[in-house]
Amino acid sequence: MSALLEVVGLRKRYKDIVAVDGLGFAVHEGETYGLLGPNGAGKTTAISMIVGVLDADAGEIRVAGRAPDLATRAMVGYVPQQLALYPDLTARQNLRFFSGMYGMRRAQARTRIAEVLELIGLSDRADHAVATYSGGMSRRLNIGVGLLHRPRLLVMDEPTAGVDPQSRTSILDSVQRLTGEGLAVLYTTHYMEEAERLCDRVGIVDHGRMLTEGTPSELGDPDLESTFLRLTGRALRD
Ligand SMILES: Nc1ncnc2c1ncn2[C@@H]1O[C@H](COP(=O)(O)OP(=O)(O)OP(=O)(O)O)[C@@H](O)[C@H]1O
Repeated sequence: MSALLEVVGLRKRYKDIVAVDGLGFAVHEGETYGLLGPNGAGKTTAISMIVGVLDADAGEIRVAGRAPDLATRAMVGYVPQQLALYPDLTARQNLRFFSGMYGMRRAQARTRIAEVLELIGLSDRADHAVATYSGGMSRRLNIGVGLLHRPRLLVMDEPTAGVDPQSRTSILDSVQRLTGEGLAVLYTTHYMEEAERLCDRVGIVDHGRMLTEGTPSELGDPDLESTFLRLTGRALRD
């Protein structure tokens, strides 16, 4: 299995706070990797550097074995914690707008938009304004935007925070379907049972460092939550 994402010795400091302090891990093709850590552990900062919206102070990021450039950018889909959608537009119009940003041709975009709408379970509401959507539906569309250009790595920052159970199941099911097709997924969550169900491997981070990593069952003695508490001294949801 080849590593689609490799992170080595990543560092970022905000004035006197070292947010990410020598973080390293890898995510392979078809693998779901969960970055777990208490609030302020440095997960969002690390993700921001990986997707290229923040410059690292030090360290290496490799996507499909290459240093980040325009070609590797196109391999990465990013689903930010905050919704990044136009509420007055419909789901289809939002996707059409972002397909233009990705430089997709119109005919190709039309087909892909229909596929993505199906994948996120919004085909039947595609032509309704996003302002009329539930929180869970908006989250699903946010993920759809990240998937539009067929990335090989999807990076999601708390994609299921505060969503209804139906949308949550739908999000988790679509992630599983996509990793089955080879997509690599890096994500953060505050839901331990979700990490246990979804992740092939998890990394527990605190103070910007990797404390341990392994499969949920390797780290689950007696369960993942206990390991997390023992290492960080805090609950995942505080
Ligand atoms: N723009 C910023 N300026 C200064 N400090 C920041 C900034 N962004 C984050 N920090 C600090 O860096 C540290 C890591 O924050 P980060 O948001 O990466 O953590 P996190 O693990 O994503 O937390 P959460 O689970 O709450 O999202 C925290 O101490 C935070 O206060």
